[in-house]
Amino acid sequence: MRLMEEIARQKDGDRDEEVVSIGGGLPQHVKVVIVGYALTSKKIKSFLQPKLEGLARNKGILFVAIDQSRPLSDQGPFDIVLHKLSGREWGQILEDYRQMHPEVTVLDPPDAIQHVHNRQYMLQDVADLNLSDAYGKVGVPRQLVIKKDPSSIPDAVSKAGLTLPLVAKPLLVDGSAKSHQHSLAYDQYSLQKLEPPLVLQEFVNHGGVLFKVYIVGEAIKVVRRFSLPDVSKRELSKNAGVFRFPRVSCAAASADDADLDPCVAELPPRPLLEKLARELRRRLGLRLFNLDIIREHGTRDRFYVIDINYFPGYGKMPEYEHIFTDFLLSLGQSKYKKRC
Ligand SMILES: Nc1ncnc2c1ncn2[C@@H]1O[C@H](COP(=O)(O)OP(=O)(O)OP(=O)(O)O)[C@@H](O)[C@H]1O
Ligand SMILES: O=P(O)(O)O[C@H]1[C@H](OP(=O)(O)O)[C@@H](OP(=O)(O)O)[C@@H](O)[C@@H](O)[C@@H]1OP(=O)(O)O
Ligand SMILES: [Mg+2]
Ligand SMILES: [Mg+2]
Repeated sequence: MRLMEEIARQKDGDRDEEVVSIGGGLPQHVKVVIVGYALTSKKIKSFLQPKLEGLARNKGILFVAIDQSRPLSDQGPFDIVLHKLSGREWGQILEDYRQMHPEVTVLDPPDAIQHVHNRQYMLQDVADLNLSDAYGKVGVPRQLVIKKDPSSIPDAVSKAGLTLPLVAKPLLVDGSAKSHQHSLAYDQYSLQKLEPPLVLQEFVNHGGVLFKVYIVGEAIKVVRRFSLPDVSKRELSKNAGVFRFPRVSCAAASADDADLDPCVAELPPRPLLEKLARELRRRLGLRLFNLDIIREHGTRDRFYVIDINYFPGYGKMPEYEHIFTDFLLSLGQSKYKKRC
């Protein structure tokens, strides 16, 4: 169905309503914000849940699927384009569309997304920021990039002076399961078994809990997740080898209700996270992302960012439907203001 027909159909759906829709149609007398989306079927299922679409409709936001087999400019008109698809070709289509349609907000710009899809650069802005204030200090673990030749790893690790154990992560994040397959290495010689390109990152003990900070425009939401347990000096001296580990922190079950050591479970100070989020939003040029942050075990205020993800699993973020719809509306309004 053509977009304008779809809007008319949805508006007709609630003839009895003045402003707020009950019957599933769009509210009358309200400017409709049209959000075109290009997402994987997995993402559509986890993100575009009925509770989001329902609330959005009530607020005058309509989600419309982008048809990838047709030119983007022939579709819409859109106010906002929401996307998470991999591939150079798609990035170019979006870039061309952004040039031709500066009036449309593309969330987010392909170049900025590309930057966080490479673990060599992903955390660079956090390191440059060097955030340190009365609430704490935020850094990144020391890391080394190995592009090829696994036999050179032991030497490279000692030259760089990295401390074991190390987390080995595939260099590129491309949405595949493989790009999330990490290993923990107890000795540097076993690292020769791994397949570059990869990043070797110092493992930081953090009491087995990490904090996921979800960012949606100016809003932030923090949740606890289970993570890898600490590695003691004794354990390190007794073990050798590299061990693959699953996506521990991705589990649907959150650590928010678990019976945890309060020193480990205490959320990072809000003002520190606000400052970090504000700075990263600006430096990365992204509005939709999350970051994984850990507290060094035994400290109160020493934090490390270990991962940044573009358009993460917002479906798991509490109250995401309210936060997201408010954000989409705020974009529509600021655009309206600019035009006046
Ligand atoms: N430097 C580190 N020190 C301690 N633990 C780490 C470190 N890096 C990663 N981890 C652990 O490994 C997990 C996976 O690492 P990371 O978050 O970088 O991978 P990812 O595949 O990008 O994850 P996501 O599913 O969040 O995208 C983390 O959630 C954390 O439990
Ligand atoms: O699938 P989930 O809901 O877990 O979302 C995960 C998301 O997968 P999806 O984009 O395919 O949904 C991942 O994206 P890719 O790196 O693989 O592109 C990454 O952003 C994870 O960090 C997200 O987990 P979260 O950080 O929110 O726990
Ligand atoms: Mg992570
Ligand atoms: Mg990640």
